[in-house]
Parts: sequence; C-alpha cells; structure tokens
Amino acid sequence: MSTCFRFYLVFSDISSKTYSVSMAPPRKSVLPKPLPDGFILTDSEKKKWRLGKIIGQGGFGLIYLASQDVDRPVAADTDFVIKLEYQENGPLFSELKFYQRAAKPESMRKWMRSRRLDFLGIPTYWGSGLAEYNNIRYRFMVMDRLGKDLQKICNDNGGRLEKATVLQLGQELVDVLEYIHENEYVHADIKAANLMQGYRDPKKVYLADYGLSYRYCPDGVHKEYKENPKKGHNGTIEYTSIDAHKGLAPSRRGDLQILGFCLLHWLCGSLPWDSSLKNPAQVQEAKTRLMDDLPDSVKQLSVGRASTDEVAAFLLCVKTLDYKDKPDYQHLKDLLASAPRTCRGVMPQGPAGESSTKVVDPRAREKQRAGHARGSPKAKPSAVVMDEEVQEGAKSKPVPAQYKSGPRLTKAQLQKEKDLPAVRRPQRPRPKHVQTYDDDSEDDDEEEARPRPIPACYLRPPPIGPRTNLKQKTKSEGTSRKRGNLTVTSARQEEGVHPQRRKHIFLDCDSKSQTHMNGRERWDERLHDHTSGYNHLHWWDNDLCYEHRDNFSDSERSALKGPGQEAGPTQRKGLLPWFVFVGVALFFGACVLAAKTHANPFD
Ligand SMILES: Nc1ncnc2c1ncn2[C@@H]1O[C@H](COP(=O)(O)OP(=O)(O)OP(=O)(O)O)[C@@H](O)[C@H]1O
Repeated sequence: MSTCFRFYLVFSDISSKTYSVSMAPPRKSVLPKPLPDGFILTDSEKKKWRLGKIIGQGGFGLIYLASQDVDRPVAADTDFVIKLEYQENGPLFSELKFYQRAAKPESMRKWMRSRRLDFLGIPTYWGSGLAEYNNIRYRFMVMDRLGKDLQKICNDNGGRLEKATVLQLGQELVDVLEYIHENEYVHADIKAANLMQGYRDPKKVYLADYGLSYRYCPDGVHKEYKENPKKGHNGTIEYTSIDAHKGLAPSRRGDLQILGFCLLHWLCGSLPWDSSLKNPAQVQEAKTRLMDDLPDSVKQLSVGRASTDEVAAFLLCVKTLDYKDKPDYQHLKDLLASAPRTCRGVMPQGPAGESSTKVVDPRAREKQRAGHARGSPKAKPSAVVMDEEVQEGAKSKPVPAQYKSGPRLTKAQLQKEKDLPAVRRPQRPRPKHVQTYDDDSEDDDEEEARPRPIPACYLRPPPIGPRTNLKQKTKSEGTSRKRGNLTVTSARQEEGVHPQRRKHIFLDCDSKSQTHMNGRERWDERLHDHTSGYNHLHWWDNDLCYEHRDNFSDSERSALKGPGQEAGPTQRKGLLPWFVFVGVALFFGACVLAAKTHANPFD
C-alpha cells in the first residue's frame, strides 16, 4: 500500500486529461481506466452509489470516495469508499467472496455479542456489483472508509512501534483471526500495509485486503496436509508462514505464525531474514531455525527495554499446533496480555509442573472474558505511539548470527529448549460438522474462488522457447494474444510433464498488458517483494495460467518479444494443414503424370 499514494498523484492528473480528449473505448490495462467523477453505480441490491475522488490505488484497483446521496457531489468526509477493478481481475473477486461469505455485518455483530467484544477490526462491506462504461465491464465493492495504514506509521516511527501497541495490536488481531477462522477463512497476508486505522477513530485498527484470503475449511472440511514445493513460498516473503514456504494450503496456524513474525518485526524493527529476502529458501531456513530454537531465538532479539518475551511465548504456542488444529485463541491473547508473567520467561503451569493440558472450566473462561470485555486486564485501544527506546533513537539490535543462515545450533543448545517448561497445548475443539478431511471437496461457489495449484514460476526465469502462435483452445479473448510481449508456453513442459495439457501465459506488466477472461477466471497468487518491488500475478482459466510479472530482465524481455523463436507445439500444429495440402497436391500431381505416361503409348 505504501507506493499507492505516490502513484495516485501522477495517475489522477493523467487520467483526467485522457478523459477530456478521448471518447474511444479505452484499452484495458492491469489498472482500470478510471470512471468519471460523479459516475453512479448500482449494486446488486439496487442501491445507488455516487463516485467521488480517487483516494488510493493498489496493484489492480482504484479506491474512490463514495456516497449514497447520488444528487450531490461526494463530500470529502464521506464514510464510504468503492474499490473498482476490471471485472476480469481476480483479487477483488476473491475479496468479495470473503466479505459475502464470512463478514456479513449481522454475523459479525452476533459474534461480538457472544464474545463480549466491543470491537472487531474487520471493515464493513456495504455492497458490490458490476458496471459497464465505454464497453468495459468493471467490478466494484463498497466498504468502510479507513484511515492511514500501519506501514506508514511504522515508517514514520523508524520502523518500530511501542511495545504496548504491538501487544495490543496482537490481541486485537487474534480476535479478528478467530472470527475469520471460525468462518472457514484464513487471511494469509497479515502485515502492517494491510492494517488500517479507522477513518473516524484512529485508535481502531482494521485488518483489510482480503484479496489473498483462503477458504481453508469449506463446509467444515479442513484441507489436507499436502506439501508441494512447486507451490512454495506464497505470500509476502518477510512474514509468510513456514507452511506456505513448503507449499501447503494456508491454515489457521499459518495465520498465527505470520502474525507472530509481524509482531516481532514491529517490536524489533527488523527480522533475522531481512538480508535474504530475495532468496525464499534462505528465508524459509532462517524462519525454521528461529522456530526450532524458540524461545531463546526470539528472546535474544529484544531491543533495550522492549523485551520480545511475549512474542517468544506466542510463537512457541503456535509451534505446538498441528496443521488442522484449532488454536486456543484466548490463551494466545493471554500470552500477549500477561507481560509480567511471560517477561520472566515462565510459561503457564498447572499443578505439579504440568503445563500443557490443563482443562479450563468454560465458566471460568467466560468470566475471564467478561472481565476482559469490561476492560480490566485489557489494554487501551491501540493508539500508535512511540516507545521510549524508539524515541531515544535506539537502533534495532543486530540479529545473532545463528538465526540468520549459519550453522545449526548444537545439541546442548537444543536441549536447553526442551528443558524449558512446555507451553500449554491449546484445546482442540473440532468444528461441529467436521468428520473427515477431504482435500477435493468444494462447493460450487468455491469452485469459482478457490485458488488452484500453480507452479512456482516466480522462482525461475520465464520458460525457454517462447511461443508466438497464441491460438489456444480457451475462452480468453484475442486482444491479449495479439500483444508481442505475451508468451504462451507449457507449464507442464517446465515441470517435465506432458507439454500439451496446461498452457502458461506470461504477461509483461511494464507494458500494462492485460488478459481478459470470460467466465471462470481465477486469481491465485500475488507476491510482493517490497525490496525489489516486483509483483507476480497468476490467473487460472481452465488449462491456462496467466502470469503477470514486472521483473523480467532485459534478456528475458527480448526473449519474450524477439524474433527467431523456437516453434512451439501450437506452431507445429499450425503447419499440419500445409503438410496435408502439399502431400495431397503431390499425390494428384503424381497421378496426373502417371496417367499421362500411361496414355502416351496408346496415342
Ligand atoms: N477502505 C479504505 N479506505 C481508505 N483508503 C483505502 C481503503 N482501502 C484501501 N485504501 C487505500 O487505497 C490504496 C490501495 O488499496 P488496495 O487494497 O486496492 O491495494 P493495495 O493493498 O495497496 O495493493 P494490492 O492491490 O497489491 O493489494 C491503499 O494504499 C490505501 O491507502
């Protein structure tokens, strides 16, 4: 999100000029051609929304101020925004699915009542729909207007946040995660850029951007544990979970681990793998080491008085979770709330030192919750302020070498961890209707939204042997195929599988090329690397994978466009009629010749 405002200044300027001179249907690009100020959109429930100014721009969509009062220009202090993307784009489609299924205002209110929460940081969804302008179809979603994102605040504060703020944010985010997890979804991309302050109340923080959210448990059936290196390293590389590095479908424990890494980052201002972000395997290794060596690995990262003990305890608890386990969210919140206890490094213990499986009386738990709701042990909402050490300008502590990519710890060091009192193992109540886990089960809706397997293309250069003949038996339209910078090749060929089945289309983001798909478009994956700033985007449409990349090297780019490309299967296929034609012509020629030679003697 941090780059978006910069873009906006340039963008709004250019776009307004474009509109005043051009009446022809605009060419589609990754970002939608802006709709004019004052444009009226009608959502699927026939509510009308008037567009105001553009206030933000993401990788694929524009954010407009909006209001329901369609007769007047939209006020600068309106409470609504509209996110607009081309209808074919995947991210908004996935996000909409999340809001429609999991974040209905009534269901959120009910949840908050039942948990006695006075706040749940999920923006309200107000509606959505499709629109058409100049023969181009758009998708839009109306939602709460939000304020500043946390990444900006973090940057303004030298990359760190006050410890009390971090712990409070952690607890509020556990609440949000519990809600979305109970509604069959995981967020899978928690990070400061996706946390936004309330527009009216900056003390409230919302988890936004559900474009990568994933339905890990459709109809109560958890996805199976299936490691797949080809799908590895999905998400935002700094924070993505070890499960995601291994190519597992996101699950609850992954969300919590991502949150733990974020808390650590906000607290310390850096992460042990900061220097290896361009090498996902090294990042995975460093994360694994950090998790293996808990709690010491995290405790050692403490900066000045801002100890990381609570985060160490939090991550240690997350480490005890199995792939399909339901976390004990209250316990995780307690670990972040109970600073004095965890600061001494003592984990909660039952009688006679038993720590892990203490059964908590639900009434006691209820009482405790009620206490929290009334505000007793709970800290104040997260006013984002600076810690003393941060104000003093304390630099982040260098990360101990062993948590980077150095040699593994000795057995004695590992033993130290084992000797520590164990963290209480979270209770594991199963979702009501879970009986078996079937990875293939999905409902019709899910069929549309669920990410499908993708090769880890971003770990390799574009495939060798780009194809220029883009005739494919798919629903995708011709416009994108005509572009010179678009390549079709077989992903299976890349994977050493049969080359005919699955085709792979690379699009060069620099030239803002865009593929338009009808019907079952799929959006699978975006990867943001904030250090190099590249994006990857995959769509799946039947057997076609569309990939946007903007980090092609010059040689790759010229390979994509260049002449003398190796003939691909589709090109060879294109020659077949010519072979047949020449063959038939030769045959007839030979017949005529033979007839003539035979005829001559009789003459
Ligand atoms: N509900 C909102 N209220 C106010 N501003 C918003 C809201 N949602 C997003 N924005 C602003 O618009 C910008 C674009 O947000 P958006 O979610 O479309 O993209 P992004 O998360 O920055 O990028 P990407 O599309 O790659 O995920 C953000 O940087 C943010 O500043």
